[in-house]
Amino acid sequence: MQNYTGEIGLQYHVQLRSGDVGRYVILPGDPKRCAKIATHFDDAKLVADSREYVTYTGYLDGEKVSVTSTGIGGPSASIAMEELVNCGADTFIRVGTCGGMEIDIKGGDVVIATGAIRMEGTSKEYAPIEFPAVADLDVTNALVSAAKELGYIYHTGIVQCKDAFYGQHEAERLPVSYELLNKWEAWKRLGCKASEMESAALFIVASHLRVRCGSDFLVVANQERNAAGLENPIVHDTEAAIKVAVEAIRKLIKADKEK
Ligand SMILES: O=P(O)(O)O[C@H]1O[C@H](CO)[C@@H](O)[C@H]1O
Ligand SMILES: O=c1cc[nH]c(=O)[nH]1
Repeated sequence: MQNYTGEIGLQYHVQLRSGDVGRYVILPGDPKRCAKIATHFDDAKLVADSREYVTYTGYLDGEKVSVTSTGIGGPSASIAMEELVNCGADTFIRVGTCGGMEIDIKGGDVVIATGAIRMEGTSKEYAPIEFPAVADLDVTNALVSAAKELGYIYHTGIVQCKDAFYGQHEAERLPVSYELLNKWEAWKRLGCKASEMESAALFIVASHLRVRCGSDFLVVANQERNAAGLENPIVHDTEAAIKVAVEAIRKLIKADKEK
């Protein structure tokens, strides 16, 4: 493609070059989560701040690692992954927030995605809908092992991804409520754990680019518990999900060194 930046190697949206990031990158949606995640790195420095893409680079166990925010939704997340891969990254963990769907999942729990429902638009521009959005097995195993070791309540399974946040939370108000509500019911019957917005696009782009990607999330609350009249705590502190991702990166660094 024509280089919009005028500088060979400078990535247009994230404003990063090769060498600015490590091969391991944590991907939160919210740019404000980056500084918080970077406090877990040694010698972290802000290396770029462009649009929704904020990047810090530092070290974990002597290995260069980075955090880059993706913004909300598949379009901006896919751009972040494409441009980070151009800078040399090959292993990604999305650390997000989600809404619980299965009734026993509560605000404050951690969810680790094994795969994602592709009810969003971006992944459809990469792969036919028959192709599954699946998390990388090594990254997922590292996340599960980290969550277990850290003693958090965690759940593994399929997450649902969509483009309209309010299609999840206020489906009955939307003109296509008949479709949104019926599909939501199907996802629940199929044992879907939680709803969020970026993993499907990230997993599909990762498959295409032959890089590794997994996801873990803080459950903010569970609308199904609300509907059932059950206690429904609301939690905004993402620290547990961040610690799980950071510990998983350490495990991947160790395993990769031993290969
Ligand atoms: O907290 P983040 O990582 O942004 O993730 C979730 O929160 C946003 C919606 O509130 C969407 O991006 C969704 O995937
Ligand atoms: O309910 C929620 C919470 C976070 N992100 C979502 O997409 N949905």
